[in-house]
Amino acid sequence: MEKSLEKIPNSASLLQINNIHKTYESKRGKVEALRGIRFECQTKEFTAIIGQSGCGKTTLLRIIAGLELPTAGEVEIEGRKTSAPGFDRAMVFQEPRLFPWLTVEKNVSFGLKDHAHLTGVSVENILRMVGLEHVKKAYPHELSGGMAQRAAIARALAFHPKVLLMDEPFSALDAQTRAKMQHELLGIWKETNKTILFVTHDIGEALLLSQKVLVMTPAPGQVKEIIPINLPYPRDPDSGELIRLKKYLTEHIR
Ligand SMILES: Nc1ncnc2c1ncn2[C@@H]1O[C@H](COP(=O)(O)OP(=O)(O)OP(=O)(O)O)[C@@H](O)[C@H]1O
Repeated sequence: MEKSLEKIPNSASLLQINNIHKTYESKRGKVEALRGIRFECQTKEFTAIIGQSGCGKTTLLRIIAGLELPTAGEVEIEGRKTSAPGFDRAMVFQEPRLFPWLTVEKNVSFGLKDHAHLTGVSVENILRMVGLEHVKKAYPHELSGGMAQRAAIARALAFHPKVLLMDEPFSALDAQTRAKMQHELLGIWKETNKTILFVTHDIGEALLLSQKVLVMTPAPGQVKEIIPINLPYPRDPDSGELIRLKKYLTEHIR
């Protein structure tokens, strides 16, 4: 397997993670969550991040989103350092986090009114893309789990971010809905050309979706290995190559 840990940052890359460290100070004392994380993502690249529970995946995504500050290191987008949330990054969480008092349409367009160029046709297009046009007037409690998560994805896309950060977005869904959403996400990715960073516990999901899999070590999280997945889409989970990679990663993640 190819190791890319020492890869020299490429000026053409969209996202660069430069030697990120994170230590939390809590009543329990210091918790070192991340140690020296380095990697980069190219424009339109789909990267999956896997690792054991507690290895710092969510912390890493929150730092990239600007929701958390690193103890050391930097996040760069198109060569510019960033340490606060911005419209160039959008996050999708495990649970949809919709406003219960707003319709699907209003949830998706929430906060867009100061960005007139993004409203109107754009929201209609996004709702069509995620397959929610028919329920745009519905409220979150009227949606299935899959629909609610589609609405969360639509809301993330509404600001046209450069990077879509997804933290186990399908893990609360049943297996059938999850498989459907994985397929649909690939369609959305193809249509929008977003750069996607996708955290998952599920090695199979990482292999079906991503162009490279970043494997983290157990805590404190470090980059153990970055594995390119150079296979065409749609991928067959039962193909020999995917089964071989799954076996390798299952052994490797321990
Ligand atoms: N706000 C916080 N204060 C103190 N410690 C924290 C905080 N957030 C996370 N941690 C600790 O940092 C470490 C990494 O947590 P994190 O949630 O990033 O891991 P994870 O890989 O996403 O876990 P999981 O796969 O279980 O969701 C854990 O030891 C966790 O307890």
